[in-house]
Amino acid sequence: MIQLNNISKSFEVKAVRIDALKDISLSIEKGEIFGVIGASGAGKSTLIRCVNLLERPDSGQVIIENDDLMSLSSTGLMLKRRKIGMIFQHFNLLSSRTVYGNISFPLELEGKSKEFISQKVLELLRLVGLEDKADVYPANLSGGQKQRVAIARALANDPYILLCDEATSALDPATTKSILKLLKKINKQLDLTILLITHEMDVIKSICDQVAVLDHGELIETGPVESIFANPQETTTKNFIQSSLEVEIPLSFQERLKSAGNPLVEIYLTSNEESIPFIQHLEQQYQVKTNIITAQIDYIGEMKFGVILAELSGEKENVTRSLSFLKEKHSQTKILGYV
Ligand SMILES: Nc1ncnc2c1ncn2[C@@H]1O[C@H](COP(=O)(O)OP(=O)(O)OP(=O)(O)O)[C@@H](O)[C@H]1O
Repeated sequence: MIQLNNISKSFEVKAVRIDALKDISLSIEKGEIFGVIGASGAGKSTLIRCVNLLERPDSGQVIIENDDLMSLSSTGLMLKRRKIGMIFQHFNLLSSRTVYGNISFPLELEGKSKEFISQKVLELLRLVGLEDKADVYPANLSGGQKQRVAIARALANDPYILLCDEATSALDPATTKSILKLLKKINKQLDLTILLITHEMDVIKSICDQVAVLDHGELIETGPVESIFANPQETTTKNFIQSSLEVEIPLSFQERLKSAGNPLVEIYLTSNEESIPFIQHLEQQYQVKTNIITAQIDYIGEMKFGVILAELSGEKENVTRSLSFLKEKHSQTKILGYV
C-alpha cells in the first residue's frame, strides 16, 4: 500500500553536497507497523518526510494507495495528505487552542459540521484516554498527554497511514511504553498502517512487525523484526541490537578486574541457535566451568536473544580453546577483563 521506489535526496550546504537518501526502495503493507532505525544523520527524518512530500525526493516514486504522489496536482496532493497523519517528537500542538480545539482543527479545515466534529472529537478523546481533558490547554498537559492529543489530531481525518517521527524520543521510559501501547492498540483496532522512525531498538522490539536499518543514507538491511533479530547481517544492525541489551559488570567484579586470570566474557545470543547448552558443551568438551555473573534474555515472539556475562574457569589451554569455540559460535563474544 506504500511503495517507495528508488528514492534519492541530497542537500547542498555551502557548495557541499550531502546525500541524505541513496536509492531507497521500501514496501509497506496495509496494517503493518514498519520501523526505520538509524543513527543520528542516517537520513530517517528525510525519509519519513519524503512519504508525504514535506521533503520532495530528487528522484524515485512515492506510491500511496495506488497514487504516485510526485505526479499529483497541488490540490490532489493536499487531499492525499489529509489521509496521511503525522506525529512528531515535540508534539507540535497549537498552544492557543484547547485539547478539543487541537483535535477539531483538521476537521474544521475540511469544513465538517459542528455535530460531526463534536462526535468525532469525543470518539478520538476516548480512543486516546483523554475524555476529561477536552477543555485543557497544551501547557497544562504532561508530555505523554500532549502526544496523545497529537495522535488523536492525526487520526481525525481517518488516515490510511500514521507517520511517527521519533514520537517517543522526548518521553520518559514509562510514558514511552504507554504511548507505544496506544499506537499498537490503534494499529489493531483501526487496522491502521504505521511508519515510524527511531534511533532506539527497544521501540522496534516493542511494537514493529518489520524493520529497515538506515546507515549514511543507505538501506542496509530490512525484514521482519524477528528475522533481523535472529540473524542480523550488518555490524550497524548488530550494534543496535546490542544497545537494547545492557548488562553491567557488578561492582564487586569491577574492583577485582586484573590483567590475567579467569576471563570475564560477554556472549551475545542473537539467533535461534542453542543458547544455554553451550555451558554444558564447555564443561564436557573442555572441562571449563561457566559461572554466569549476570544476563539479560529477551523474546520477540518465540525467538530468544540476549547477553550473558560469565566467568570461565579451568586449565588455561582449555579456557583458550573454549573461547575460540564461543567466538566461532557467537561472533560478538568479548573478553571484558580477568578476575
Ligand atoms: N534541510 C536540510 N538541509 C541540509 N542538510 C540537511 C537537511 N535535512 C537533512 N540534512 C542532512 O541530511 C542528513 C540526514 O539527515 P536526517 O535529519 O534525515 O537524519 P536523521 O537520521 O533523521 O538524524 P537525527 O536522528 O539526528 O534527526 C544529515 O547529514 C543532515 O545534516
